This record gives sequence, C-alpha cells and structure tokens, in this order.
Amino acid sequence: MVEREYLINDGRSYLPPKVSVRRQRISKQLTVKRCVAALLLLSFFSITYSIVYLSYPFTSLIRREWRPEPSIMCQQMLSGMIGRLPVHDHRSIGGVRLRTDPKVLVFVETTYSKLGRDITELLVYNRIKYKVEVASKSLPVLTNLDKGKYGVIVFENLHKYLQMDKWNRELLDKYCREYNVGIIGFLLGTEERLIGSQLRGLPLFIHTNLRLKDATLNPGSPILRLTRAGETVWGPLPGDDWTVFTANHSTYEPLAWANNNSHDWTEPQDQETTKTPLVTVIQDHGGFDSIQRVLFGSGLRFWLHRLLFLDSLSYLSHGQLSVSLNRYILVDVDDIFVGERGTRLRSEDVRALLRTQEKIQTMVPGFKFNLGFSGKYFHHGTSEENLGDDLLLEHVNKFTWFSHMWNHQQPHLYENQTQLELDMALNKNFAKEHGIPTNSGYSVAPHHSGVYPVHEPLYSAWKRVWNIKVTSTEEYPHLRPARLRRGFIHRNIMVLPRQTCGLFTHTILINKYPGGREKLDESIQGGELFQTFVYNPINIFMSHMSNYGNDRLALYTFESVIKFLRCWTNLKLTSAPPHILAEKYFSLYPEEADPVWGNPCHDLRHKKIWSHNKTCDQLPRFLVIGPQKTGTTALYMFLSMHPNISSNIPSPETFEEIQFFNGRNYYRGLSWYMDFFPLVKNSTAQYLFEKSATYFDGELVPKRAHALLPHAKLVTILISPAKRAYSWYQHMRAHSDPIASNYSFYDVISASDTAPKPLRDLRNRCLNPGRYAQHLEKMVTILSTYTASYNRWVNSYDRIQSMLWINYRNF
Ligand SMILES: Nc1ncnc2c1ncn2[C@@H]1O[C@H](COP(=O)(O)OS(=O)(=O)O)[C@@H](OP(=O)(O)O)[C@H]1O
Repeated sequence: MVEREYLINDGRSYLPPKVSVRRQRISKQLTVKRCVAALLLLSFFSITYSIVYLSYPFTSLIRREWRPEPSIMCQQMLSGMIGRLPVHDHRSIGGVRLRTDPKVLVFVETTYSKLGRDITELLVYNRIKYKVEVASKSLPVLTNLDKGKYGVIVFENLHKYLQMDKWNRELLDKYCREYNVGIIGFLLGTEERLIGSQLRGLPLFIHTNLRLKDATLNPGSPILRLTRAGETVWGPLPGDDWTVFTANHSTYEPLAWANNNSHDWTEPQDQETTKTPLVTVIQDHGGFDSIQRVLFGSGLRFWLHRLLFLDSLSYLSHGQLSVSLNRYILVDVDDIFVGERGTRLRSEDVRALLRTQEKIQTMVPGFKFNLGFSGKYFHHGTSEENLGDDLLLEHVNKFTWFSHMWNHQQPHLYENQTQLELDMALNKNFAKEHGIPTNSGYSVAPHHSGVYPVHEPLYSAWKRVWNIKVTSTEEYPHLRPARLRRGFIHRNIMVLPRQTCGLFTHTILINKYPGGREKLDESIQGGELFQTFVYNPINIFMSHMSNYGNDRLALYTFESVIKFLRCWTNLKLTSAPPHILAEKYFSLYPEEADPVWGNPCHDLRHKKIWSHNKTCDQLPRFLVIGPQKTGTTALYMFLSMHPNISSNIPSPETFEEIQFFNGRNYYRGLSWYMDFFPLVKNSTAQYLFEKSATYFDGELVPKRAHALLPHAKLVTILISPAKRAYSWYQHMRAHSDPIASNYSFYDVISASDTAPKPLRDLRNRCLNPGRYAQHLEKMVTILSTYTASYNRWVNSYDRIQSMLWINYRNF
C-alpha cells in the first residue's frame, strides 16, 4: 500500500494519523538497529585504534608522503664539473709588505651600527683579526717597523672614505699604494633615491634604493676563490635599498649582478635597466688611482655577500687573509636506542640512513654517520623499531660508534665516581656483546653535562673506562653565539666545539618545524647551517636518532646542505675520525688548548649542568694580587683576623697562597680551586678572599681572574720598587739560592743580557714585578678587552684604582 503524503500549507509534508503510528513503530526499530550498528562500529574502531596506539604511539600516524626529499640541483652538478676547475690562489698576485699576522682595519659609522657589527662578527667567526675605528676620527698607526699592520681596509659606509679630510685620505691612500693593500666599501640605501650620481673622485656612478632579484656572479672574476660562480640565486634579494653601479673606466669589472625588481620606478632610463643586469658588486682593479677596491651595493644581509666579502679580503690582501678551503665534517647521531617508542628508527629508516650515507660519501670522502649509543634502551621500541635496532647492528661496520651514557643519565648527577664508572662499563660490555667497536676514543655526555662546567669524576671515568681522548660540546665558553664556541684541553681530553644543525630531539616533522619549512630551507640554502660549514674548518654536528626516523629531517638537511655547498663554493669536504679532527683543530688553533674557567653561576644553563655539591659561595670576593715582598703576608694575616672575612685553607705545596690563576695549578680545574674554600657551618664570614703575590705580574692572570671572578675586587700594595727588589734578593739568600748567595745585590740587578741565564733570571725576578705602571696598564688593557662596553671598562679600571694600596712609608 502506498502511503500518501500531503503538503500542508506551509510546504512541510504531513502524514495522516494511522499511517503515522505505523511509521513511527518502524522508525523506532530502525533507530535501535542503527544504534547497535553504530556501537559495533565504534567498538571496532576503538579496538583497532588501541591496537595501533599500543604498538605505535600517535606519531606513527605521520603522513609520510610529506617527508621532504633533497632536491637541490645545479648546473655544475649536472655537468659533472664540480672539483674540476682550478681555484684562484690569491697569494700569487703581487708582493705585499705586511707583517706576518695582518689584521683588517674596519671603519664603522658608530660603535653600534648594524653592518659594522655584522662585519666584525663575520671576522670573529673566521678568526680573522681586526681593529675597529669609528670613521671620521683620526687614523690609527698603520705601520710597524716598515711593515703594514692591516691587510685590508673596510668601510662600513664608503661615503665616509670618499668624504675623509684631505690629510687622512692622502695618508690612507698612500698606505694602500705603498703596502699594496686594498679597500672594501659598502654602499647602503640613501634618504633620497640617487640616480646616476657620481661617487666623489671616482669615475663610478650609482643608482640607489632599488629592489632587485636573481643574483648571478661573474665567472671570470679573479676574486672568486671560496665562492663558485655559475648559478643564479633566483627570486627577490633581501632589502629594498640596493645600490647598483655603472662605470666610466676600464678599471672596473663587475663581480656580481642582478635584475631590477622595482615596480615603482618609471623614469625613462630605467626602462633600459629593467632589461640589463645591474651591477651589485664591482671590482676596481686600481687602473684609475693605483688602489684596488671591491664595492658592495648592499650589506651582508644577502648570504652571497658574506662569501664575496671573505673572497675580497683574500684577494685584496694577496692571500694574507685567506681562509682555508678544507672542511672536515663529522655528524654525530646521539641517542641511538634512546628515543621514545614511536619516534625511533624502523628498518626502512635504517636503510634510508645507509642510502643517504652512500650518497654523501660520493661528495664527502670518508663520510660515516657517527652513532652514539646508550645500550640500556636497546630493543625498547615497538616491534618494528626493534627490527630497526637489529638492522643497525647488522650494519655495525658501516658506521662509526661512540658511547653515550649507558642509561642516558647526566654525568654531573653522579657524585660517586665508582657508580659512574660502573654505568660506563655496562655500556662498554653492551658494545662488546653486540660487536660495536669500543676504540674510537670519543664520547659525548648527555645534555653536555659534566664537560663544561667540568665535572672531574666524568673526566676520570672516561679515561679509566673508555680511554677517551676527544669529546665535543656547544657549552664552552657559552652556548650562544655559535661564532664564539671554542675548544680546550682538560686532563689530556680534547674538547672540540660542536655545531648545531637546526634540528633537536623534538624536531621530527617538517610541518611542525619552528618557523615552517621555509626556515629550515633558508638555513640550508645560504643561511645559518650553510654558513656554519663555510666558517668552520672543522664541523662536528649534533643530531639525534629521532631526526633520522619520522620525517628523516636530518637526512634531508645534511644531503641538501652538502649539495648546496658544492653548488656555490669551492670548499673541499672530507671526513675523519674524531681524534684526527681534534689533532687538526688544536694544530690550527694552538692558543685554544688552554681552558678558561668561567663562573657557572653566571649562566643559567651552566648552573643547570653543574654538580649540586658546588656553590658559588665557595669563590673569593676579593684577591690580594701582590706584588711579592710588599707586605702581602702581613695583610693576609690581618684580614683573616676579621670575623667577617675568611681566607682560603693553606695549600700543602704553596702554603697560604693557592697560586691558581698564574701557573700550572690552573689546569687542575675549578673544583680543585674551590676546594680551598670549604663551606663552614655557622661561619660569620661573608667575604672570602685569596692572596697570591705572584698574580700581580702573571701574564695570564687578568684574563683568567676576570673570566671566573668578574666582580671581584683586586687589592695590590705598592712599595718602593728598589726596596721590593732588595727584599726579594734577601728572600732568595735566606732560601740558600746559589746565585743570590754568590752575587751581591748590585751584581744581580746590574747583570747584563749576556750574563749567565740563572743570574739574568734572578735579576728579572728582582726587577720585573716592580715595573708597576707597566703591569697595571696591561691589566687595565686586558680587562677592557674582556668587557663589552665603555661603562664596564671604566668599572674594571675603577676596580684596580679603588683598591690600589700604596704604602707611602715604604716608598
Ligand atoms: N706590616 C707590614 N708593613 C710593611 N711591610 C711589612 C709588614 N709586615 C711585613 N712586612 C715586610 O713585607 C715583606 C714581605 O712581604 P710579603 O709578605 O709580600 O712577601 S711574600 O711575597 O709573600 O714572600 C718583608 O720585607 P723585608 O723584611 O724587607 O724582606 C716584611 O718585613
């Protein structure tokens, strides 16, 4: 029977009452069935979900098709020309009369100007020495004993050079000609747009305030050494204040050019400029006034300019300021076996790791991923991830390996050295059982703990259990900025600076990358990561296991950046085991072997990874620095009598003096020093102090004391230098020194430079500490270089002045 529906007058359907009851019954039955079906469906999904969830946590639902693939490709890669073209050696051009270790002289607009800071930071990164002068002041001394002090002169604002007063300009130009030194100048945007304006005194014209795109290099330029030509940086260039050059003389040769990207420029001559490439960096060969120059139409915001700047320094200094083209790479993969379930490596990830490693090996000879393992968490993943663990071990010899902590515990949390060693031994036993090599001599501490600030038990345990020779950290002397990271050697363990690649344990998915995928790509393509490779001859990168599973961001990152480096630079990439890298590092930078102990309490991050047993209350608040024989022992005794003042406990070797900052004791480390200031319960002493009379003339003391105790007061007593010298002579006689016993005081102090060495040594110890003005001046100068601003410099100076204690009666 057909049930009819009637339309009521408002357009809705209406059923007659009898039909409606039957229909309601049917509808009720249907609803029950639907509910049951829905319930069944829901239970099915919940069971399935919990099964999935139990074996793979949420992260396994990652959409793997979004995983980024390294797609960097360039003409030179395609043509197979990479590594075949000769690289310019700037040393072969022209003679120079520079000192062996020339600096760069940088003229800045103000001490705070942005580009000036960019320039000096770049120089610091590349360890190129420099001197900064504010332009328009008088010139610094340019020569020393007929040798030029500066290899290149840089002007943050070229106009400051062009508008220099006649005298200084002539002096500077004369220096450049006579010592064969070149000038680098930057031209930035102007308040009003200049069009075809001539640069004062030069046959060169500029257009300013342009927007540009698509930068290309002149492949024939002799300046290119580090930088490789042949590619184009497509797209808009950073900034809207570019200056471009047009020349009226054959001395000029373009180094880089780009296309106009300014839509608002409608003047007739610009119709031409929109089509012809515009010169953004130009070389002056010196054909006009015998001075070579490289002029930049924008600052260092554009990454390519950073490379061109380094090449210009090299070219204009005739190779005296060239950076090496060799780059060593080591990629540490920390936390092997440690990651959480669902974020670890599966078999397919391990296979991808091997494939990428093979690809990188074709570009970086000797490259192997360096895997840092914590054995306790082996097979702690899902069943698929456990297969990944097995596959890593199947290919154990394809990688290099190093030990993390057995249980990933931070070493500074162990006060008990035996326990620390036992845990390390567990990891070693694990390695032996699973065929992992144990002889790399390299290890890394979880979270950098114990490496710096130094936790002595870690160094001892590393030596005893693993015979560690090398480690690496990003904590010394401070986490940021990266350009200031340095190495040091402690207890024969070489600590290398470690670089970050922009990925951390939590950075596992491209669509969650902080700042978006563009941020990572920017870092790879000319940005921070790319520049890390360019500036550091030895690169040890930190990455984590989770970066190689999931979206495999680390594989993407390293393969991409290596390709990008090959497209844009002539750097020779290679790899070597950590101990070889460490030896190379300290032969390149021998001055870094000496550590500098900072105060862990001045850095939150350092405090966090410092032993809980330590406290900065155990450090002195003032130092009596000498000089010797001025009554320092008497002062030490008088001060110690004061109930609010307490001195160090005596040293078994040097009695009341610790002699930490001036000699070999410094290498015993901070903990050793602090042990001289034990915390005494219920003590009223608020002021701890230390007296070591040899600090006064100790070469390294100002730097070291300032690093550890930047706020400490320094106390010095000055008496007549003659009386001081005589007192020292008597002191040596009293100690039966053979020279003092056999020579008169007059003989000693008047000994010539040809006298026997022991006699000269005694003469020096008598006379040198008494050169008060010299030592105080050095102290002030050193302290001022370690302080950031003028105000702090004044404070440092005051620090010495206020505590200068002149014993007039003895003068
Ligand atoms: N109160 C007081 N005032 C001034 N001078 C004093 C005082 N007490 C000791 N002395 C004299 O200081 C000389 C020892 O100096 P130091 O203690 O600095 O010597 S040391 O460097 O620690 O060995 C030593 O000098 P000489 O006797 O001339 O050798 C001490 O006699």
